[in-house]
Amino acid sequence: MINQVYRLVSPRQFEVTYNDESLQTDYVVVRPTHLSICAADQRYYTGTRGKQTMAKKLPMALIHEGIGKVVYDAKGEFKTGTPVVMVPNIPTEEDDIIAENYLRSSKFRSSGYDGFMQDYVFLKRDRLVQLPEDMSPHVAAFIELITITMHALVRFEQKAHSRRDTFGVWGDGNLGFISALILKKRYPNSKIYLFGKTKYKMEHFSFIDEAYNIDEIPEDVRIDHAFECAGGKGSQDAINQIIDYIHPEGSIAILGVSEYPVEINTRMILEKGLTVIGSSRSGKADFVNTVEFMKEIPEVVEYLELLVGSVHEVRTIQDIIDAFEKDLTTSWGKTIMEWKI
Ligand SMILES: NC(=O)C1=CN([C@@H]2O[C@H](COP(=O)(O)OP(=O)(O)OC[C@H]3O[C@@H](n4cnc5c(N)ncnc54)[C@H](OP(=O)(O)O)[C@@H]3O)[C@@H](O)[C@H]2O)C=CC1
Ligand SMILES: O=C(CO)[C@H](O)[C@H](O)COP(=O)(O)O
Ligand SMILES: [Zn+2]
Repeated sequence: MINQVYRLVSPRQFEVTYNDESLQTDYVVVRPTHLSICAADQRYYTGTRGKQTMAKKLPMALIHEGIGKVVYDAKGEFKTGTPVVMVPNIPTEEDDIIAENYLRSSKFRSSGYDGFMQDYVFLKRDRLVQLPEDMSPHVAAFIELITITMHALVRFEQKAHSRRDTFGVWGDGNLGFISALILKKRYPNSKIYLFGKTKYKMEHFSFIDEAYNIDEIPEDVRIDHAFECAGGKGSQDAINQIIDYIHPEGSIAILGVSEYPVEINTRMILEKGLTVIGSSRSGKADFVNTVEFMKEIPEVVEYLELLVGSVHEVRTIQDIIDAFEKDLTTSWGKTIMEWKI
């Protein structure tokens, strides 16, 4: 069958391509319904990845956060109409030690491999997780971003020491909100401190114990462990501030993606005996755990509704451009595309 794929060909320019796909039994065909824009997609859309990377990765369909409905499963395991979240990581081998999202052989949608901006997405049957019928589709659209925190927490549990009195989250945006929320639910007896830049954004974090403006942190504040969710230019300051305020032997989970290498205070990492945990992307197990977590604690989904920034019906390529442009000018929340193209 012929499938239409909406590819970014150069900054701010999309083109339709027509792919001939065969209906194989190990693949399930999904019609995307709700897609959500990630900061990584914006770096391609605006061309901020630099000429070399753009030349290497484009043309490519963007978007790796999304849900849809099954339209065809030759094996009949998924009924037509089943709501599912799509897993963007595509492993090509298995490893006993290294997780699927760290294997250099894995492909990742919307990072050099076509993402979900297609009429139909052809997924290996293990790349889908069924969703409850009643879950808000606008929240479910960004489950992939929630799996990022869930995955980072698995790594944190494996690598950090066991004192969990205080956590610090740097970043008052999407990932910071999700991380602070999940930390509070996972460790209800711990104090969760937010370190951010903008008062009105920080006001959304009603569930935390304390919010600090990064320019006005009291000298005596200390944390056991930190999650850096700032990314970009802000990640350097955030990581160095964490190093200053963290107790010795604490762990720093770095989640924010930066375009350029950042300078960090390695002397104090050594002196304090800190553990730095890099965390990127997620795998199938993280999606399963995240969907279960959201089903078990419906209050989490209610809080996450606050992150739905703007919703766009997409019927044309111009609608896609409008959604990406609107996302660039929106300072709070996720941009969701209702995929009706
Ligand atoms: N590891 C992974 O697998 C993933 C990583 N990411 C990355 O995470 C990062 C955050 O994504 P997202 O939350 O969507 O982006 P947002 O822009 O929504 O959030 C980042 C927030 O951090 C704030 N900030 C900037 N500098 C600092 C600082 N020094 N201290 C505290 N806060 C600061 C920003 O404020 P302001 O805008 O005012 O500068 C902004 O509010 C991005 O780099 C993204 O690419 C995303 C998904 C997965
Ligand atoms: O957003 C992400 C996962 O959700 C990752 O940050 C993203 O995949 C990084 O990819 P790239 O190297 O293409 O920026
Ligand atoms: Zn992402």
